[in-house]
Amino acid sequence: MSTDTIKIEVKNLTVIFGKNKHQALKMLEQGYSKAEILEKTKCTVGVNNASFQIKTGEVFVIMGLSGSGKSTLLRCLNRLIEPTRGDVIVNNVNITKQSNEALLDTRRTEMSMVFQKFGLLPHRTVLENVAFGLEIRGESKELRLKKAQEALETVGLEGFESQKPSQLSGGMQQRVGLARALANNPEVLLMDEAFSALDPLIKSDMQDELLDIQDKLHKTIVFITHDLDEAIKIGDRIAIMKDGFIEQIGTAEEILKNPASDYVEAFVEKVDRKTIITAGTLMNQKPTVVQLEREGPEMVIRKMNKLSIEVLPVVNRHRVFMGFIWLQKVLEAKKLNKPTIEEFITTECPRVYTEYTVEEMLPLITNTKSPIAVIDKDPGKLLGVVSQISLVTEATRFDKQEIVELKEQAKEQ
Ligand SMILES: Nc1ncnc2c1ncn2[C@@H]1O[C@H](COP(=O)(O)OP(=O)(O)OP(=O)(O)O)[C@@H](O)[C@H]1O
Repeated sequence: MSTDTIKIEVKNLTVIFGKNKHQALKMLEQGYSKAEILEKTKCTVGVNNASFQIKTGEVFVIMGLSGSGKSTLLRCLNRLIEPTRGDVIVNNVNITKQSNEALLDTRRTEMSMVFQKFGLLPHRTVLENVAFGLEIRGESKELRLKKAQEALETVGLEGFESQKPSQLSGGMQQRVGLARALANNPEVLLMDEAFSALDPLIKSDMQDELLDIQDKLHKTIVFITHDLDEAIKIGDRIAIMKDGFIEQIGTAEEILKNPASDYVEAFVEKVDRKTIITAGTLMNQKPTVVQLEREGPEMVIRKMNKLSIEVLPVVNRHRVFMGFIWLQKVLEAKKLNKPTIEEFITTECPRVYTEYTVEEMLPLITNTKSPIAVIDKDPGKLLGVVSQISLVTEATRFDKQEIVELKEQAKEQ
């Protein structure tokens, strides 16, 4: 993270709703639960001591069940909700310390929000709705219409400028909402359940659209959802919240691989791991290798005996992957008194890049006993090896519900 620029930093952020904040904070520090604090102080813990950084250009997703504090956390990022304690730093400026005037300026220039309910003005045309934020900023009519037109084109709504919002479908209205946010040319987009109200197919289109826009514009996006598939699809990293507390932050793969708590594990249980876990995660990063120029049949046989294995990856002196050598083939080389194993290497073998998923790797092992070599794109250095055992184990992991069902079935038989 050190080499990336940090766009937003949140430090020890806590939000308490209610009058008796002081006592509630104290109880929170002492480790009382949200429910206990509510009972004793009548205060609600919105966010509990959140700390994280969001990188420039990142899509950061906040997930959690209803009431877990997602919206409260998001609204602290532009101080629509005042933090009870802690700091929010945007572009190296601590906005929790900003005057109201400076804060308004930050909101207008740095950040735009997109809401679930599109918040469009019904009597204005699509173009005027998109230009609205620029109007508030005091931009000239000519400029705001030009920018609004550009934003409408970005979201694929050219031709609809003079329509009224009610004439558009839900998906299109949300495109207008997105265009309005983009027209300000903010660096940060705050999106609160922006696609939750849409039909599944339209929702999926909007997610694709957002990813396309992100490819072009490289905004920093903070996106709230309670839909795990959506989080995985669009998020570079995901934060999972429970009772105001961030249980875990990581890539989807990190979270699936190492859930930080039982809660997170239960939360991600339904995800199809095969489409997320990659070669980079599964591979043995320090496999024993044979170095072609240095090791002849004798050495290779000794290595294999020592490790009790019958296949090893072979690399050249630049660590470029050459293929696998099998015990049976080395024995043949030895019998023929060959000084090198070069012509005995099996070069037809599965090779993948780190981003290959388990689902993509499975077909590669159907007709071979070979492990899978994980290489870089150029010049093809060996990065690691995925064994068939680890791939199959990962692919056949049952989720908890399936195990319960299998046990039930077994009992019945
Ligand atoms: N203005 C408020 N006054 C009192 N309590 C509030 C207020 N806003 C939110 N809360 C409480 O703070 C907690 C977090 O609410 P928040 O709306 O941030 O959750 P959320 O995860 O966004 O939920 P949802 O998915 O339903 O929008 C909840 O317990 C909620 O009841």
